[in-house]
Amino acid sequence: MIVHNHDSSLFALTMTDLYLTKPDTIMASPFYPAMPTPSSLLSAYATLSTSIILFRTIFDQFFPPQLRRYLIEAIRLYWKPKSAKLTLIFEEKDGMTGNHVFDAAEAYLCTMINPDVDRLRITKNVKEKHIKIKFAESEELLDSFNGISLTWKYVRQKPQQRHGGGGDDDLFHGGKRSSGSSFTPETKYIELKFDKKYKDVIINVYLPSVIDKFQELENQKKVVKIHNLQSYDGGPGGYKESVNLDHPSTFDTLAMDPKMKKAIIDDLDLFLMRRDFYKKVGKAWKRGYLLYGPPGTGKSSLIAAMANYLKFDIYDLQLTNVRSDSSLKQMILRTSNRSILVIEDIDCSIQLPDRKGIPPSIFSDVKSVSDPQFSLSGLLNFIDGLWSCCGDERIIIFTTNHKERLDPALLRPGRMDMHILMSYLTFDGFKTLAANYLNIHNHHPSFSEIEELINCIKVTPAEVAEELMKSNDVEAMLEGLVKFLIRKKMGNDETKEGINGGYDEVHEATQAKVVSLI
Ligand SMILES: Nc1ncnc2c1ncn2[C@@H]1O[C@H](COP(=O)(O)OP(=O)(O)OP(=O)(O)O)[C@@H](O)[C@H]1O
Repeated sequence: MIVHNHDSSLFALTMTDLYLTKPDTIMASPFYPAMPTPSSLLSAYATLSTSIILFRTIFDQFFPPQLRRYLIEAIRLYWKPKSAKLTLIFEEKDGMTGNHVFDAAEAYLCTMINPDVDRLRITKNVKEKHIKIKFAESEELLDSFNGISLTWKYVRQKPQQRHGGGGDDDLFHGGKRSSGSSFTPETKYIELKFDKKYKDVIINVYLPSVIDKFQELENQKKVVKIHNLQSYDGGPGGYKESVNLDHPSTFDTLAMDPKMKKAIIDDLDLFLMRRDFYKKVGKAWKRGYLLYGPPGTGKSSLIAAMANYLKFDIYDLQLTNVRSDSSLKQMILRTSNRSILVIEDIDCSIQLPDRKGIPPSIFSDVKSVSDPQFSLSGLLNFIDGLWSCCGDERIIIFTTNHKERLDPALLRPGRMDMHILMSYLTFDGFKTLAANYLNIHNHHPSFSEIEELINCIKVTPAEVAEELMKSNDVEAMLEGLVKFLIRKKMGNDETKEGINGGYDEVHEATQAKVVSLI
C-alpha cells in the first residue's frame, strides 16, 4: 500500500505493518487519518437508519399528505440539477378546446415514422376509408433542423387518483373507491426536447414550419363541399344545405387553351401566397372572377376544378332566393373562410334595379325580384364593402352567357379581377378531351382532319365530350366525331373569329387584374 503524507513524499506500507500496528497507534499517527473500525461503522449505520425512520415517521405523522407532497415537490424543484436542454410541452387540450400545435405535432410525427420505430398506434373509425398509423406513447423520435438535434416524445398519462381530504386511507378499500377520492382524466401531450440556446429558432421558425406542413396535409385530406345558400328568410331547419362535391373536374381534365389555364392557376397560387400583401395594401383578401361564354364551354367545370385545386368549399348563391340587401348580408355571413362563392348566370337569375333604382331595360325578359329592397348597389356592396370585413381567402365567381348585358359597375377592375372567356373548343382543348375520354395521349391519324374542322366551326367542349362517350370503340368514336363536325360545318357557315377574339379578351382581363392589384 502507498500512502501520501503532507509533504508529498511516498511511504511504502505493507499489510504486515498494518497488522502489527495497534489501532491506537494508527489513530495517533501523524501520517494517515484515523481509520474507523468495523464496529464503529456498523453503529454509525444503525444510528443513521434509526434517525431516518424516526424522521420519516414524524414527517408522516405530523404533516398532512398535501403538505408532504408539496414539501417533496419543493425539495425536488430546488435540488433539480440544471439542464442544458429545454423541453416544450404540447398538451392535447387548451382549456376546453383542442390545441392546434398538438394536432400539428401529432400529424408531423406521423410523417416522420421510420423503420427504427419499435411501436406504432393503429386507429380507424367506421367512417374512415384507411387505417391511420400514429406514433406510439413513450417512443422517441429524433429530428434535425438546420443542424439542431431535436427529440420528440409522445406521452400519455393514465388517469390518476386525486386524493380527498382524508389521507391515504381514503383511497381504495377492497377494490372499492371511497367517497373522498376522484380521478384526473387521461392526459396526452407531446414533448419536444432540444438545446436551450436554440429556443428562439425552434419556436419562431421550426414550429411554424411544422404547423404549415400540418395545414398542407389537412388541405390534401379535405373533402370539398358544395353548400346551397338559402335565403335568410327561408324555410325551417337552417339556411344552407351541403353535400360533398364529387365533381371530378380538375385543371388536368379541363379542355382549355393551355396558356389560359396556366394564367388561371398562377393567379390562384399568387392569391393564396399574398396574405401579407393584401394586409399591407389594405385590401380584403378576396379575388373575383367573371366566367363568361356560350353554354357548354366549361364554366361550371372550371369552378369545380378551382375548388378541387384550392380545396375550398363552394357556396352556391341563388340570387332568386334573395329578398333584400340585408337578407343577402345574412347569407354571406354564413359562409366560411377559404371558400368560393358562386353566382351562376348572373345576367338572367334576377332583374337587378341599378343603383338609382331603375331596372335596366335589357332585363325586361327576366324574372323580377318581388322585394325592391334588393339592389345592384346591395350586390356591389357585398362584393366590396361587407365582403371586405367578413373573412379571408374568399373567391367570388360570377358566370354569364352574356357579358355585354352586365352593368359596367360589376365589371370594374377590383370587383371582378379576372375576366375569363370560356370559348368554343380549340384543337388544344380537343387533345385534352381525347386524352381523358379516349386515352390517346399522342397523335392519331384522324387528328389533322379534326383540327381542320375544329378551327373553322363553333363547337363546344360539351358537344364533343358527348360524341366521345357514345361507344367503347375508339376508332368508331373518332369516325363519328368527324362526321358530327362535318355535319355541323354544313349547317354552320359562321367562321370562328370569336375564338381569337376570346384570347384578346383574356389578355384584356389580365390587364384588369394587374390594375386591381396596384
Ligand atoms: N372545357 C371543358 N373541358 C372539359 N369538359 C367540358 C368542358 N366544357 C364542357 N365540358 C363537358 O360538358 C359538360 C357541361 O359543361 P359545363 O356545365 O361546365 O358548361 P357551362 O359552360 O357551365 O354550361 P352552362 O353555361 O350551360 O352552365 C361538363 O360536365 C363536361 O363534361
